[in-house]
Amino acid sequence: MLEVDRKSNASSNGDDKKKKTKKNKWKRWGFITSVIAVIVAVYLNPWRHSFNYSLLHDYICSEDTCESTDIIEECCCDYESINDINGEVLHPLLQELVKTPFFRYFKVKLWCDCLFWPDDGMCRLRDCSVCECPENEFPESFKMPSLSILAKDDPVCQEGKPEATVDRTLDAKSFRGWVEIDNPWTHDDETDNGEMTYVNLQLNPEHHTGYRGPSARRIWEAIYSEYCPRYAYGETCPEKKVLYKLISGLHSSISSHIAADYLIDEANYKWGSNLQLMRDRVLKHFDRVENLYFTFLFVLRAVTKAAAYLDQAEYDSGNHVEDLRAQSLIHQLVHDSKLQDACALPFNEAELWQGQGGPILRQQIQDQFRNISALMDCVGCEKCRLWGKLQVLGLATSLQILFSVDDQGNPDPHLQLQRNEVIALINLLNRLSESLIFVAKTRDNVAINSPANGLFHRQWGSSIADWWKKLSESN
Ligand SMILES: Cc1cc2nc3c(=O)[nH]c(=O)nc-3n(C[C@H](O)[C@H](O)[C@H](O)COP(=O)(O)OP(=O)(O)OC[C@H]3O[C@@H](n4cnc5c(N)ncnc54)[C@H](O)[C@@H]3O)c2cc1C
Repeated sequence: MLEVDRKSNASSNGDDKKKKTKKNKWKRWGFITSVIAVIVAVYLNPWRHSFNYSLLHDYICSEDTCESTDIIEECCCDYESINDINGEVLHPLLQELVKTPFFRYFKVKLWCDCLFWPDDGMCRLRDCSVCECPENEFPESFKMPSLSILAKDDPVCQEGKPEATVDRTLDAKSFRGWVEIDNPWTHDDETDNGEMTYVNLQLNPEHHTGYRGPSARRIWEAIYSEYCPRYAYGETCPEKKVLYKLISGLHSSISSHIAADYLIDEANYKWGSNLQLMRDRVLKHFDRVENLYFTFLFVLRAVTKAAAYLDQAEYDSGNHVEDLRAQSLIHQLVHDSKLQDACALPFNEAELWQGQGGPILRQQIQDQFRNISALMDCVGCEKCRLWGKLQVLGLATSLQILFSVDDQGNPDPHLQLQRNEVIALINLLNRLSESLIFVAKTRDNVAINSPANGLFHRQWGSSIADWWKKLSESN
């Protein structure tokens, strides 16, 4: 019995030990799994970047650029500076500029000619359709044949230092009259005037049109699934991120304009802001807000890079006084000293296409962008199509300014822009600038229960810390 007892004691002692070891083992595993779960949760958490736009900062101004040149303050634009400079300088200037006759008439192929699927127009409101300009309304000078351009081998074109090409892509000598050339980043043939019509943008503001449902969804789905997929976390190729961020930023901007100018009461035709929509579609998602700022800085960089070219360009709409005003506003915009101080290099394009695969990657991304531009013909609401096309052409113009190359793959020192491209570029910058203003205005009103106010961060952060402390104590 004793023997048995001893045995049973021994065995129960052994069992206890085994149980303890087993328990410890489980505890250890539990601990390791929990640590992994925390890391995964932190890594996948879409709000892990705080609202101070650290991601944007990393992107716009990589450490390499800043450290090597030791000009961190000059080359980086932080979120607050962008808001300040936009509110004080850019937004007021752009609002004036887009009202001038030169910038308010846009040439566009409006009819729906979808390559991918037949139009299933889902537009419900009368505000969906575009009011085209009667023949006598748009400027005579816009109808005139384009001025001839100098041949590329003309001695005038050979001036300028080749080693300075990166930042002189569009120098003052580049402007030799407006030309009609096909933009390689878009699907439309911009030289085909037969299909084009003129639209007064001031009479056709971008706002809520009621366009939604399968037609609209299919376009965004096609864009994100086929032509600019969201890159995986950890993606190191910056070029692949650029396309997605540009489109997502544009999408945020479109959503902001819908929210800012919404038909709240259809029966009484009453318009106003839709804060719920703004919150759900834009403000709740940090990445979408960041991408909006990214797109704004990207386009701003294209405008500042083309400063000398834009300064030299002819703003001729036949209304001399208004044209002088347009010229002067452009001059103020591209040479504003506050802008230079706050944000000298909004985006550093020299960082891209550096690797061996650069040219192939560039071609690939250009093809993807062309497909996105072709999808604009499938937008089943005329006004949305007008603004979709204008803004995509504005992005294409920015891409053209920042990344155009000659036959040898070197930055193209003879790049010329079309009048319509410049109109699209400035109107796009104005639309993005308006979106930034609306984000800043609504952020505080609608962020109370959202992660954006930082409270969520603190609470989430402290609950993790508590949990972590408890776990460590139990071991
Ligand atoms: C080119 C184009 C122009 C348009 N212009 C107008 C217009 O001027 N006026 C108007 O009233 N309607 C316009 N629309 C329709 C509008 O964009 C929406 O599609 C519509 O209001 C329905 O919205 P939704 O809630 O289904 O989400 P959508 O905005 O259609 O978004 C679809 C999906 O895309 C993802 N998504 C949303 N935003 C982003 C982002 N910023 N970044 C990454 N992913 C995102 C989400 O998963 C979302 O579910 C336009 C549509 C297109 C394609």
